Formats: sequence, C-alpha cells, structure tokens
Amino acid sequence: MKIAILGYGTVGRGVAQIIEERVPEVEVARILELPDRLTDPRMTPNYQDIVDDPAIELVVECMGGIEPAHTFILQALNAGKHVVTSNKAVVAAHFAEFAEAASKAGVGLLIEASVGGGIPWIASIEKVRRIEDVQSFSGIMNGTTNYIVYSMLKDGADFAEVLSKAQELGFAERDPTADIDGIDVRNKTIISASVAFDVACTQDLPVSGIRNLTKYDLSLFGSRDLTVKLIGRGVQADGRYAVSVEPVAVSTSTLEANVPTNFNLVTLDAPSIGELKFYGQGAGSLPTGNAIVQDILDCVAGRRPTYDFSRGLVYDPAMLHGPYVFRTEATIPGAKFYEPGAVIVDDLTATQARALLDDALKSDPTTFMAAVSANS
Ligand SMILES: NC(=O)C1=CN([C@@H]2O[C@H](COP(=O)(O)OP(=O)(O)OC[C@H]3O[C@@H](n4cnc5c(N)ncnc54)[C@H](OP(=O)(O)O)[C@@H]3O)[C@@H](O)[C@H]2O)C=CC1
Ligand SMILES: N[C@@H](CC=O)C(=O)O
Repeated sequence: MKIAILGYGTVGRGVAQIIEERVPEVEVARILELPDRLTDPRMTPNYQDIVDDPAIELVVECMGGIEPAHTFILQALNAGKHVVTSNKAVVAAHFAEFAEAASKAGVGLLIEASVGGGIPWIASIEKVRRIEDVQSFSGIMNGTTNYIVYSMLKDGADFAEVLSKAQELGFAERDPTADIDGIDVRNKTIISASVAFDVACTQDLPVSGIRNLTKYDLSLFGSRDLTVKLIGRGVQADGRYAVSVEPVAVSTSTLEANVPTNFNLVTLDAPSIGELKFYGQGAGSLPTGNAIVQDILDCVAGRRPTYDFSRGLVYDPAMLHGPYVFRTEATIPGAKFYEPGAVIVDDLTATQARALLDDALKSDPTTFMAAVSANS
C-alpha cells in the first residue's frame, strides 16, 4: 500500500523509520513538509499533490493542531483515502464529523496513537466492546506529567527543569501547557469515553492539571503514603456517564503510584473480563510510530472501525465524587484541616471541586488541588 505522511516531526519520522526498517508491504510515497525543508524527493509542500494522487490509499496525519489538520483529514476521507492519526486534539474536537465522513466514504479512520502512544488501548476497548459494555476507565495518559512528578520525587528536580527535559526528549507537546494543565489528558479522555461509551463526549468536562504542584505538596501527601498522579477517568451506568481529568492522590502501594518516568498505565473495567491494565510507552517517536504502523497494517487487512455516538447517555457529574485536598491560603468552604497549609473537603463532585479551585486561585494563584483516591 502506498501512503503519505503529513508532518515530518517526532512521530512522522518514527512512522517512516519503522516502515523502512520492518514493513516492506507499505511504501511511504509522499511526505507533506514545509517549503523550506524539502530534503527528499518524496516531499511536497502542497497537500493537493497528495489528496489528488489516486495511488495514495492512506494518509497518516501527524502534524498536530486543529487546522489545517481538520481540513486535510476531511479532504482525505472525502477523497476515499483511509486516515490514521495520532492527533488527539483534532480527533477530540471533530471525532463525530470524521467518523461520519469515513463511514460515508467507506474508508478507515484509525486513531490508536491518539491515546496512550504505543499502548493498544483503543483497539482493546473496541475488543472488549464486542462482548460487553465498558463500565469505567481511568489512568495515567500523559507521559510528560508522569515524568515531572517522578523526577521531582526521585531526584528532587524542579518542575520547570524537568518540563524542558521532557520537551528535549520529544514527548512534551509543542505547547507544554497542554500537558501540565491537563488539556492533553482531556483530549485523550474524550476520545476514550467516545469509544468506550458510544457518546459524542462533551468538551466541557472538569479539567485540572499539575501546574501548581510543588515539592511541598509531594511531601505532604508522601507523609500519608500517597503520591500524586494526573488521572483521566470515565464512568457509565444506567444511561448516565461522567468524565474528569485531575490530579489524584493515590496510595504508594498502587501500580499507578509506581509508574516510572514517562510511562502510561490505563485501566478499564467490564463485567465479565473485570479489571484490565495496559502499561507501556505513551509517547515518543518509535512507540507512537509503532501504534500508527499497527493501524496501517490493520487497515491493509481490511479493518474499518465504526464509531456510533447515538447512544444518548446523559452526562451526570454526580457520578464522580469523593474527598478533595486543597493546598492554599484561600478559604475553602466546608473544609477541614488536613496537613499544615492544606485542607480537605470530604465529598465533592469533580465539577464542584474544579469550581472551588477556580475561586481559590483568585486569592491564591499558587493553589494546588488533588482528589483523594477511594483506594487510598
Ligand atoms: N510526540 C509524541 O510522543 C506524541 C505525539 N502525538 C501527537 O502526534 C502529533 C505530532 O506530534 P509530534 O510529532 O510530536 O509533533 P512535531 O512538532 O514533532 O511534528 C509535527 C511536524 O509537522 C510539521 N507541520 C505542522 N504543520 C504543517 C503543515 N501545514 N505542513 C507540513 N508540515 C507541518 C511541523 O513543522 P514545524 O515544526 O515547522 O511547525 C513538524 O515538523 C501531535 O498531534 C501530537 O499531539 C501523539 C502521541 C505521542
Ligand atoms: N505530550 C504527550 C505525548 C503523547 O501523547 C505525553 O506527554 O504523553
């Protein structure tokens, strides 16, 4: 199969390398590159050269961002080309539109690399769904923030210093605020919920990140045998669902607490299979490239995933609730002493907690908030 790669950066190069070294049945025939970087005869700065070429059967989009990725993906699908993408921002924003275009054109839309990098997460959700509903999912879906927390704890490193190291290593987003403010996990949570629950998941979910996490916060939780992880999660039951993204204080004895460096760990729960955990590299050139090449090979083998967002589950924020700790100088209504400088509110929904955090940030911009896991 002849394919084109849009965007020759960390992920695009990983895809090309894996295909060249290991997958002779696929040929990277064209690469969309910027006009000042045309170093290979396959490269073109003009997308029409790709979309109008009938020999190109599949387009890999790994440019990132919303536009022009959104337009290029739609043009490819409408031209009858399969699309494989790692771009969670554009999939989270336009999933239903892409799915409809792919279905109309009778082509594949494959998005494995958009969540969990090299981990076969989306394919596993789809496999579970052949038999039964996914009741819940949760996990560490962002390598950069896991790497930050891990390095702060292990090496006593400073937040900013580790973040720039994550950028150098190629797994932080171009705009790393997407990582540290939870936006990247929000996109991955939206995509996971869409596939797991058949919902056109709202973009308006409660999202908090680890921007204000300090070494003091880690020692505060550490004194109670807890550590902090940025967790995306979703739950559904009885025609309702809820999703959230927030720092969670988890027991140091859990698998989540012990996930090192930039690894991811995602979990799903379903009635007959029970709890399933998936661990691996959630980012990086070759792991992410590997997930894309797996999607390409699935497409060659005829796999055309279908996505159905018509189930009509109702969003119910009350489904996700529990205790929340705030390290702040602001006054938090209903809060009790937790540790010096920190208070706890016994039961809040994720949405209520996010609203309290917004209020607290007005008087103390350094406020940090974390949910306390039920297993702690
Ligand atoms: N890096 C990772 O580990 C992972 C990344 N992803 C996702 O994959 C996507 C790609 O990520 P990554 O490879 O890291 O990003 P990079 O920034 O390394 O690569 C993107 C490349 O696309 C180029 N590009 C952007 N717009 C255009 C355009 N209009 N025409 C031609 N080239 C263009 C960029 O050029 P320039 O730099 O000059 O703008 C850059 O070379 C993103 O959506 C990201 O979120 C998903 C999983 C893991
Ligand atoms: N920035 C992301 C890249 C992969 O999705 C991360 O750190 O996990």
